[in-house]
Amino acid sequence: MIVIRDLSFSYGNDFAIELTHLEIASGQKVAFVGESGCGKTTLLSLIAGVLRPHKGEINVCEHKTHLLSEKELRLFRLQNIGFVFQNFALLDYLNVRENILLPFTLQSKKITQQTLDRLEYLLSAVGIRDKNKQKPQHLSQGEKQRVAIARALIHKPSIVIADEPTGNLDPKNSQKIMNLLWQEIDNTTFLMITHDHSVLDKFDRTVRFDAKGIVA
Ligand SMILES: Nc1ncnc2c1ncn2[C@@H]1O[C@H](COP(=O)(O)OP(=O)(O)OP(=O)(O)O)[C@@H](O)[C@H]1O
Repeated sequence: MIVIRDLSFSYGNDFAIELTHLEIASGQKVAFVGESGCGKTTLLSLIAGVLRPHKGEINVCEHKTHLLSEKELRLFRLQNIGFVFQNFALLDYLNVRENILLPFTLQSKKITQQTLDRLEYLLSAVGIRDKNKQKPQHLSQGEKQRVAIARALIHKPSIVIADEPTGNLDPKNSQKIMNLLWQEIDNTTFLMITHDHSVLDKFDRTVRFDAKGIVA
C-alpha cells in the first residue's frame, strides 16, 4: 500500500509538485501519463525515496519514508523497490552481471546459487546474456535499458517502478520486455511512466498529469 498526504516538493524555484492525496493498493498496476516535464519522474522518485518531500507524508509498505534517516531510506529502497531509471543509473566500473547483482551486493548479502540461477534467467529473458561481462559504456542505449530492467527485478521487490522502460527499445524487444515485466510483476505493485497510450488498457488504473499536477 502506498499513501501520500499533503505532499509538497520543489527543485528550488524551478518546479514544484503539490499533491493532497494519492493511494495505491498493494499489487495494483498503475500507469502514469502526461506531457513531458509535468512531474511524473519526480513523483515516482519521491515514492521510491530517491527524493525527499519538503512537506507531507509518504507511507510505502508500512514505512513512513519521510521520517527515515538517509541510512534507513537507503536500506528501505534496496529491500522494497526495483527502479528502472530513465537514465538507467548503471555503474560504469561494474560489468553487466555485477550491475544486475547490485541489490544484493549493496546489502552485503551472500550471492546464493538460487540468485545466480535467477541472474542467468533474467540475462536470457532480456536478451543480453552474450554481453554479460561487458561494461555499460560498451552497450547500446537499449542494452543498458535491459540491464536496468533485470536489476530492478532480480531481488523480487514488492514495488517495481519503471520510468519509460521500453523508451529505447525496438518494437520486438519492447514487446518482449513488456511480456517479461508482466510475467514478473504478478503480485507486485507496479508503477510505470509511459507515453505509449496503447498499453494503458493492461493497467488497473491510469494517473494523468498536466502542468498543474495530477488531474485524474
Ligand atoms: N534535478 C532537477 N533540478 C531542477 N529541476 C529539475 C530537476 N529534475 C527535474 N527538474 C524539472 O522538474 C520538472 C519535472 O521533471 P520530471 O522529470 O519529473 O518530468 P516528467 O513528467 O517525468 O518528464 P518526462 O516525461 O520528459 O520524463 C521539469 O520541468 C524538469 O525540468
